[in-house]
Amino acid sequence: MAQPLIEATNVTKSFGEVKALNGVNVSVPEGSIHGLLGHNGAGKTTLVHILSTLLQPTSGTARICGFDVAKNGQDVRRAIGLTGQFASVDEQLSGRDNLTLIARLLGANSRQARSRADELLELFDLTAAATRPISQYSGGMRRRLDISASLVGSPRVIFLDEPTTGLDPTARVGVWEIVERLANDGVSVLLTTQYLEEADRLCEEITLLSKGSVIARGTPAELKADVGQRMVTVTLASEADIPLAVKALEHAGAQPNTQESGAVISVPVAVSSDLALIVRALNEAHTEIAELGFSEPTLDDVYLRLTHEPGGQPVPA
Ligand SMILES: Nc1ncnc2c1ncn2[C@@H]1O[C@H](COP(=O)(O)OP(=O)(O)OP(=O)(O)O)[C@@H](O)[C@H]1O
Repeated sequence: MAQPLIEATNVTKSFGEVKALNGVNVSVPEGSIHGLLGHNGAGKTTLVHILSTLLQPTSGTARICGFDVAKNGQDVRRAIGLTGQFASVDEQLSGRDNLTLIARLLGANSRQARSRADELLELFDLTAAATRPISQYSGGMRRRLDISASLVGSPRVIFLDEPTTGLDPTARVGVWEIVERLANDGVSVLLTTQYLEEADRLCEEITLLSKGSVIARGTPAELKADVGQRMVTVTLASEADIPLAVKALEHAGAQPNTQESGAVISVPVAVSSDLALIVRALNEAHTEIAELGFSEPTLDDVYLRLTHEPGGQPVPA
């Protein structure tokens, strides 16, 4: 199997008494988008700082494109791009000047730097705003500039920190398309995000961190299948039929839940064919269905359950 471009093996990090990371493993292949999820303080920033050589791990190893972050810092820094709270651009400078400056800092001469800046401005649809100070950019433009700034050195690995926070839905989709394009071009992306919809849409694999430990890992579909619950929601035509319907459903082997008032019954189901069983049981009990809904588990269910229940156990390292 090809070597992963991002690899953390049993990484721990302590700040005095605080154990910010506790034996974390992460592996991201070439051209893959990996989501790092967790509450504030879970250890996401600490891990990204270690992977980008801004911090040394207390123990364990981390490699980027095969380079050890503790021993080959310069090679690692050449291979990566940082965005968001991990890096900054100058608000007073124009988009073009920011990108040119970064290219010069990375060793390009002024002609090469200007040409790389213009190429990225074009790619990210910012040419028209190239000479405006970025303090005047909209949120979506600013985020596109942030990402383009991290790509000046053509990195093979990029760390994206909450790339769509605060953006409107159109701008958010625009950023998602850019991230997908990067992965298609072979860039490995480590994405920290609070938006589970974003992780669901973009990430091939997700690592869920809690208090410095990995508590779940898998594809979005695997995580949802493990933890989430499919649910059928039935609204009856008459609230008076609720006791009859509940009895019929229980008799059919289902586990109906009702609310304090109203004509709604929700029934957890394992397979979609259970839907037919529910409808048949209600028909046979002569209760009239006004509305029928079927909901798949979401990543929110996974996240809430694993991060709020004491049962959220770290996965083996
Ligand atoms: N320099 C530091 N000194 C002491 N403690 C620190 C330091 N940096 C981080 N911590 C602690 O380590 C833990 C992990 O913090 P970290 O910033 O990595 O979490 P996070 O998941 O990135 O949170 P957020 O989503 O808020 O950025 C927290 O308890 C934090 O207080």
